[in-house]
Amino acid sequence: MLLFPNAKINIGLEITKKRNDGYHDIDTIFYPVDWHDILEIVPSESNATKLTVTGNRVDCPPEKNLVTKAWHVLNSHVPIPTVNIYLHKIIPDGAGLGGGSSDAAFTLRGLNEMFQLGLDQATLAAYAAEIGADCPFFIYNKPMRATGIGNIFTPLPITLKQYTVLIVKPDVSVSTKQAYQGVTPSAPITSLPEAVISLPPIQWQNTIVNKFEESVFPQFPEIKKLKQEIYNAGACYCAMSGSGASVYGIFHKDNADRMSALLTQLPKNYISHVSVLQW
Ligand SMILES: C[C@](O)(CO)[C@H](O)COP(=O)(O)OP(=O)(O)OC[C@H]1O[C@@H](n2ccc(N)nc2=O)[C@H](O)[C@@H]1O
Ligand SMILES: Nc1ncnc2c1ncn2[C@@H]1O[C@H](COP(=O)(O)OP(=O)(O)OP(=O)(O)O)[C@@H](O)[C@H]1O
Repeated sequence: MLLFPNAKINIGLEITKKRNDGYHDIDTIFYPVDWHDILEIVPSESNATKLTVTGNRVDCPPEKNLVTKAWHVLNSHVPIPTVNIYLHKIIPDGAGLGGGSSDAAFTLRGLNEMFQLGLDQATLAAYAAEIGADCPFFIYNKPMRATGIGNIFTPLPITLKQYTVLIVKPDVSVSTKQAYQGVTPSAPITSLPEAVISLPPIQWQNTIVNKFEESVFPQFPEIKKLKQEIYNAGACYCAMSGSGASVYGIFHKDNADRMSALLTQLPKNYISHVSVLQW
């Protein structure tokens, strides 16, 4: 079975409360983008007891890979056969794009289908929440407002199909945990879903904010500089995604040539991707 776990960007990210469990309540919009990893799941030939995970590049050992965790979480609820997993990483990690979380969520979806478990999305999302805060979104994988730790969803009737999204990851990685530790939670000034639904991206700049920027930018000025460069290249709206380090810019399709000019000026060790949106 071949699957293509996609990335996400966060449109707005409010951090509203520090919870007793050490996590934070957030208010954000998850938006799927077409930057994909490649994930293959193959049933083990024999009744092998060992799950195998191989692939091109993950900076952690197979047993710590989130796809391994996904198999174990599912198996703890519904005993399933072992499989061989091949993961080809394309989505940069430490980027705020949910790459590892998406791989894990797609592993749950693939195993559910492969072994005809008949688990519904709500059940898979509950299992995904045991893997990480960003995982449940990828079970639904459509534009969603998320609150709680990022696992309480409300579908959002917005489309950005008439835009192109440029995503750039500078050559730095941001620790999600440290980024949260650097933020003072606060109540949002405006309603994020209302602003996103009622205003076009060109009017989002001072209204729709990623609160991580105020704690991450001072530590990583290259991310702040990149955001300004993407605005200078004509983006309607630009922000860091998640806890960083990637920055995305939403461009009218008629501004694509200015975006291309920017791409030629970026440092060679920056990773960029132009995403045509499905929603
Ligand atoms: C920043 C976002 O990417 C926005 O979508 C997510 O909130 C983070 O999701 P994630 O990377 O899957 O996070 P996890 O791997 O579950 O958690 C990593 C660490 O981030 C912190 N964390 C994460 C999510 C959350 N709502 N509050 C937190 O305080 C916790 O210290 C946690 O130990
Ligand atoms: N399948 C995977 N893909 C990428 N990283 C993985 C994977 N499994 C485990 N990891 C580990 O998790 C770390 C975080 O990965 P990644 O940043 O992709 O997670 P994420 O929470 O899904 O995304 P982000 O926090 O960037 O939004 C990586 O640095 C790596 O050590």
